Amino acid sequence: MMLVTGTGLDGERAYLEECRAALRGMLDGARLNVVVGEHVAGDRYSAERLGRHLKSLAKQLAEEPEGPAFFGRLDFGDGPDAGDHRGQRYYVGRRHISGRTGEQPLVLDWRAPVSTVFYQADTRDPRGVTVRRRFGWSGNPPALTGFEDERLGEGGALRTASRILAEEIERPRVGPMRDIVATIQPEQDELVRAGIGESICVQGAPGTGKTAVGLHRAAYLLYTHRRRLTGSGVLILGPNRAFLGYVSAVLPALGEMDVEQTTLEELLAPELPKGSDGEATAVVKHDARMAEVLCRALYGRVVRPGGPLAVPDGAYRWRVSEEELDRVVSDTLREAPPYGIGRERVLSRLTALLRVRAEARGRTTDTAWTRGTARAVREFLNAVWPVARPREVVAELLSDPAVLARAADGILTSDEQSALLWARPPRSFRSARWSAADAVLLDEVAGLIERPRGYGHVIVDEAQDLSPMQCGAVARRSEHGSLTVLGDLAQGTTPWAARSWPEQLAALGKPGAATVALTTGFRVPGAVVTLANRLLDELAVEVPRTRSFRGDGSLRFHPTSDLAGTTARVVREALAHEGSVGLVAADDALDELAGAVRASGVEIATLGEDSHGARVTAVPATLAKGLEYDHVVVAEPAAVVEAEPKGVNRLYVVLTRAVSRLEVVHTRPLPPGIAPPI
Ligand SMILES: Nc1ncnc2c1ncn2[C@@H]1O[C@H](COP(=O)(O)OP(=O)(O)OP(=O)(O)O)[C@@H](O)[C@H]1O
Repeated sequence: MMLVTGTGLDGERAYLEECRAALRGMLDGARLNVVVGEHVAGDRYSAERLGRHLKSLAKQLAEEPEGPAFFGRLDFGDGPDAGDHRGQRYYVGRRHISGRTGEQPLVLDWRAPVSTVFYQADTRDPRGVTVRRRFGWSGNPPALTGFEDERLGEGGALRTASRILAEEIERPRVGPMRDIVATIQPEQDELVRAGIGESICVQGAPGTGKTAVGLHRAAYLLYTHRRRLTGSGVLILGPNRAFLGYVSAVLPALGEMDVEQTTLEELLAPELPKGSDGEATAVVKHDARMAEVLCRALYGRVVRPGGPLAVPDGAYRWRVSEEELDRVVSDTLREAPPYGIGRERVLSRLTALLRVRAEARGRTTDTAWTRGTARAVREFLNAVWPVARPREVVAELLSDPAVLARAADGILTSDEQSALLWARPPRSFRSARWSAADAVLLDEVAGLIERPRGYGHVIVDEAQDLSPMQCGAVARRSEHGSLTVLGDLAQGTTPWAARSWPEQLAALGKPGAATVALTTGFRVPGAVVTLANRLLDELAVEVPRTRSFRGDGSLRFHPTSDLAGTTARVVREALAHEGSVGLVAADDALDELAGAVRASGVEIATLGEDSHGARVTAVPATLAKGLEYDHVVVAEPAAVVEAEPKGVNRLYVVLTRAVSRLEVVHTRPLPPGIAPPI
């Protein structure tokens, strides 16, 4: 192959023009396909699907010609280690850009197999690459402003020395989370490209890129296994709406629209009437033993037949004796199928038994016979193996002490049983108000009756916070697929937070999954990482320490007697810097502090889906997980610690949201672990 000319900036800009022209050509083609697609699809459903796909492709392409068409270039040498790529030059970008017919692509998708070399090659293992080039872009619309070469074949610069890389990682945060395709690190790339059959667990301190890895893994899997995953689907579960609002633009920016991103609570119970539980009750409902209690409650509905079955047929009656009925039911129970399938199995077994009996006596088993028999057998079934509705089963369990005692005998203590019982049971299960924990119980019962829809791949973020029962709900949805589990044991804030990954993985149905640790922090500056690592000593969890990739950033403490006044001043001063500002405080103290900031003339948004454009956001400590702001002001850390049993873990989360600067305002003594060293 002839090498593309122009290796200086002018040459690269000329190449960029060529890419943009090709993209415009792809856009024209996509638009034409939209028109043609509307006429070629076989039926309305596929016409709609195809149309949606083509339109979104056309839309993406239309937005892209002015964007950065590529971020990297690989020049392979002539040596044997270059393999099939000997003498080749490839540009790597966010999307594939086709060359002219018969020629190689102008830009390779970052997910293409050879692109991994862009992320993995280094001076110790150049993988046949002589020069890796990184391109610098700036402005809006982005302009190609420069590049940087690493001469890997000659033992040149190490990757951490890249200025373009450092600038990209240290760039101030504005708006929602961005993709990291230009700067994925080798250890992250390995996780992103793990095979579709592999379930993996990523333990990583704050800001090590777990969420980023999960999102890019979804994009990678969809690219590599598009056909398989379009059918089965990819699901991403995050901790709350604010978090999803922050991260949900990454996949669409990478061209992936068909990923379901939601919280477990919304997935399980999108339209349940809302109730709430005290902590003691929630702790029992989330306990692993509840699975057994619910299983007993459900199968406790199956009863022994109370007599023979007799199906009238004209002057005759077809009979199945009580013993035979008993055998059919107990054999089926022993096979342990889902409850609903068990019911169908008993139905078909009894019908078959009656048919054999009738045919042996010369009766033709026609439609009328089948209909009459099925009616009688169903009646019998309704008494012996009744239809079960999850809400009915759970409501009965939580309302009736006798039913609960039968199901929980030997499993839950009497105190635990009392904690479960509703103080004022509803008249009917239809009028019950269900809590988030109840939604998990309902899902467990629904899963025992009929397996839910599974996904090809499920990505669970902040997985350390899932209870055993929630893990079960995830496991049901990934039984035949694979899982990416992302989390940090040190950031566990729920009463049931995991203390070990092997245990959590077993509860998630993937006991053999490998756990990999990420230890380089890309968000939090060095000074804040040092502080966070000190706090880690107070948490008594076994997790590896992090080091920060970032040399910049600052940490300041503001002791004061006027919390609101000093907080307002510190927030106002933060606006002198570029980037977003987050004011984080204990939930019940936040309104007053935000009011003081507002009164000082600074606009401050409340955290929500539309707060991403705001410069300053008020963030309740309990919703800070997964979020990040350039400048974080934490008001009164002692109150954050006191607000909940896992308050120290919460403080660890809160202090690690800062990208560039962290300011701690306090009137009270600082909690142990974060007092500045004397
Ligand atoms: N290779 C990288 N290049 C550039 N930025 C990166 C890279 N890896 C991570 N980041 C950035 O660092 C920040 C932290 O990443 P992310 O939120 O994925 O970390 P996390 O491990 O999920 O953190 P937390 O546990 O606090 O939720 C994000 O802004 C992300 O874009």
